[in-house]
Amino acid sequence: MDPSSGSPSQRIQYKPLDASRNEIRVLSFEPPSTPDDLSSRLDRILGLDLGPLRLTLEHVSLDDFKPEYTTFRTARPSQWSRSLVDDAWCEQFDFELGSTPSDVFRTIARFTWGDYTAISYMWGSLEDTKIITINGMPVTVGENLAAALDCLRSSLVDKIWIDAVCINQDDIDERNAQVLRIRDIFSQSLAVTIWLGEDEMSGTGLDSWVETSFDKFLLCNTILEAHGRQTLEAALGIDVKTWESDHNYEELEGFPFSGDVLYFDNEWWADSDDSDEFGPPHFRDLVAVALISLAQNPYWTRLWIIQELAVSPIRSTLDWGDSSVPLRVVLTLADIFCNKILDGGTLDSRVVARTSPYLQLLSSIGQWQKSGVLSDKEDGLKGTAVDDLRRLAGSAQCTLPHDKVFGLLGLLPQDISSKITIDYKRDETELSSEFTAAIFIANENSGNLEGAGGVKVQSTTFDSIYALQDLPGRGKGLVARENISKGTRILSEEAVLTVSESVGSKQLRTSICQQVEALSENQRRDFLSMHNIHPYMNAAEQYLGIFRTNSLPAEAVGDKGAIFLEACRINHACDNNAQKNWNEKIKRHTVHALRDIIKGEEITITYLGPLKNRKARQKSLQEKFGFTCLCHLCSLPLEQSQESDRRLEGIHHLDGVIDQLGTEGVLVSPLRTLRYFDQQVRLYNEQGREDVGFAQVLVNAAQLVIANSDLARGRVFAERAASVWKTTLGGDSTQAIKHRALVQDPSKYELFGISTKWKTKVNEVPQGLEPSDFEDWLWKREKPNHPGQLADLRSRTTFPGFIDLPDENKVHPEFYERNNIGTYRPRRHWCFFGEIVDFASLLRLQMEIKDVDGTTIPLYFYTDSRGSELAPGQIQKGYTVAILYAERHAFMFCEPGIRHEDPQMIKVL
Ligand SMILES: C[S@@+](CC[C@H](N)C(=O)[O-])C[C@H]1O[C@@H](n2cnc3c(N)ncnc32)[C@H](O)[C@@H]1O
Repeated sequence: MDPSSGSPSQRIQYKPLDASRNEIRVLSFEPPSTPDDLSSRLDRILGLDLGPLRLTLEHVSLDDFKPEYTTFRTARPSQWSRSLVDDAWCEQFDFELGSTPSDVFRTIARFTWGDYTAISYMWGSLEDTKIITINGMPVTVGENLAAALDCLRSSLVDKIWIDAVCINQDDIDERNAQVLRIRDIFSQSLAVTIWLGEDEMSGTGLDSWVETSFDKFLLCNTILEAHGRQTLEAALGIDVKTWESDHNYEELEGFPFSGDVLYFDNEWWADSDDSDEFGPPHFRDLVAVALISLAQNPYWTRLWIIQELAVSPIRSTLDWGDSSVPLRVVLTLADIFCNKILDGGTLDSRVVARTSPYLQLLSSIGQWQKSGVLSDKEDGLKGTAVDDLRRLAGSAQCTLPHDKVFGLLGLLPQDISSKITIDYKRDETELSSEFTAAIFIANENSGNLEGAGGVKVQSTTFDSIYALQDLPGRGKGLVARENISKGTRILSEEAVLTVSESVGSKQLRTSICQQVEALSENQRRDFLSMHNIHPYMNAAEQYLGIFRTNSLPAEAVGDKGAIFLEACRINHACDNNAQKNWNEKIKRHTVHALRDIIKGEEITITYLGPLKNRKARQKSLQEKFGFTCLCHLCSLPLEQSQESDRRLEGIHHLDGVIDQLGTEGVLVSPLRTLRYFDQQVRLYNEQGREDVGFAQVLVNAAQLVIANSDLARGRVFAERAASVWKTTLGGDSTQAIKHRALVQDPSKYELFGISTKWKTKVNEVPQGLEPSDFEDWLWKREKPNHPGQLADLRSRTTFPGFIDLPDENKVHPEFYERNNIGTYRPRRHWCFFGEIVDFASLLRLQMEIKDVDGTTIPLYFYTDSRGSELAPGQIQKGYTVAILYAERHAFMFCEPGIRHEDPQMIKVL
């Protein structure tokens, strides 16, 4: 259907086809017109000289079946496809040696007028033409077509259908009308001959390797026909262990073997060890080279062949020169090589990479054929197969851009193809958009969200609340199909492939390969269509790359990762609106809405741990996932972005401080620790995030107060934590369940009562307080004094012990705040008191002072006058020093103490 490459048939007088009779045109070879002497007859028998090509073009009806064929067909099981019936029809006949081709044709023909083979081939260059005769008239055809006809006339072919001649290429209406008939014409033929040229193996640079390609394919076919795919895989050396342990050698009658090596017809068939570099080439490599050189034939780049091959009947063949191999074995080999060959062996990886798209195409076609989605009983490709089709067709060539759509229509369901107006005069851009829209609408209407835009929703709880869509710059992703409210479980999904990442890399690959093989066809197709940011040279690397790009955790603690066909499709955003989680209780991956999500909004999760500043986030996303995040948070104007960074860094910094405090923070200075939690919650609120990090702060606060015997506050914090766990991870998550139990009885926490400092009963939660007063109570916040009111001398906040002082190297939010020029200042007053225990003045004044807790610490004077600003009378044992805004300092030469610098800040009493 490449009209712009010129019609080869200007001189044929076409009559219109009668659609009501289901008419097509077919060509048949006229008997040779060479002399009838003995030598000419011998030449003809040997196919050496058949004279000029002379053909007849006639109209035939695809409805004119022989009655015996109709009877045979009706007697077959109704679920049999037409191709299967036809195969059985042909198989039933035995022919005597010496039967003439016309005897054979007459017998196996399904129609009253004979039978036909459809030819799939490249039109080739317009410059290289030949003259043949059709209906007695000289007609110009491409050289490649003439070569195909020349070879075919000596093989067992009755009538043939060839698009260039059997469609009147000069009649645009006929061409338009035939677009949707191509599928029928190819699928109803007795066989498709895939013509690859006169010598498809030449010019690949692999000549010495490929001389015997044809034999390799035939040997593989022998095994496939006689013993099935598993044996073929074993013969190719895939999983030789399985071969040895599971295989019945008797089955391989005629195939001598020794240990794990088979030797047949002077070829090594399988060899578990590829290291014998000076030995004979591994059979698998020989077949791989044959496949690769085959895939380099320009034939595969043509768009129309996708349809022609996909619907081709079982008996179709690949032909080049005088060689012919069954298409079936080539499709099977392509599938094995794409999905099972574990390493590139001795093959040039660049060659493998270049040809792999064509092997992928063959592999997909094989799978479509096997699954029967294109049989005459089915409507066409659906679901993700449509995506695959468009991807595979993306790089295929056709002279007219219209064919990027028209060439695929025959493979799609009627509800898509019927929406497209077939007209080669149409604007191609408009055509392309109409095509995309037709696919999308068909999927929307079918409600199953399959197709270019959707996936089948497998969630058992909720139906179709999201769709898988192409999203500019982000590949595919999930989009809300309706408004989703905060806390909704968006999906709950089982893993299809699980591995522990701690096993060695070899074991990891093997395990992934085995599991991919065990997937159902649809699952494997979905897996293979997942994004992969890692380069690969073979199937094992490809699977690993897909796993690494997409896996999500599959255990609560540990390094098990898994593939979930839907959850793994969710894209990242730093201000994600959904939370992913492995739910250990239900052994499923869940995703919940962190906030209300509106219809049409993309569902996003975060790929990162606790959020860091923008720069750190961008770096890690680029390194690990290969993209630059453009989410709302990452696109904020500089100032707002810095504000957000400050909050996120604040949360992160406080985590570090709390960690460092350890048990001391729980038992010795719980109030300070509670302040830190309070500050973290404020930062989360300012940032507008209520994620798992937020839930964890509430858990930490609950544990802190319960450890100090404060059951009243413990219950409130546990309640809050349980509620956030429910929203983010679901009510059936371990975390939600555990914290609901803690609400019931906070004393169940294992560290309950290790200190009795804040002892309260569960029912001592104050009632009737204003919300802000309740928060002050909960967080033990002290209200600022009114002007003139004296400070409470017992308040450790105002008069802290040494342990309560801020560390001078850190910014402690309960002591300091940032002013509007970005520097920190004390947010309140605090004054440290210490009794002078001892003193000395060497280089500078130094004292030993005892704080309110009885702890003795060093005080060093780093003022300009090194302490001499104090009158000697003030420096007396038993006197008290008061230092405003004191901080803890880690001295290099002694234990921590206070490094005093500002003479204004000290008083001796
Ligand atoms: C787990 S996959 C997500 C699904 C993927 N978009 C697909 O089409 O299958 C991760 C990959 O998706 C892409 N991706 C995820 N989030 C993205 C984002 N916010 N911006 C751009 N690409 C993103 C990146 O290529 C990333 O390596």
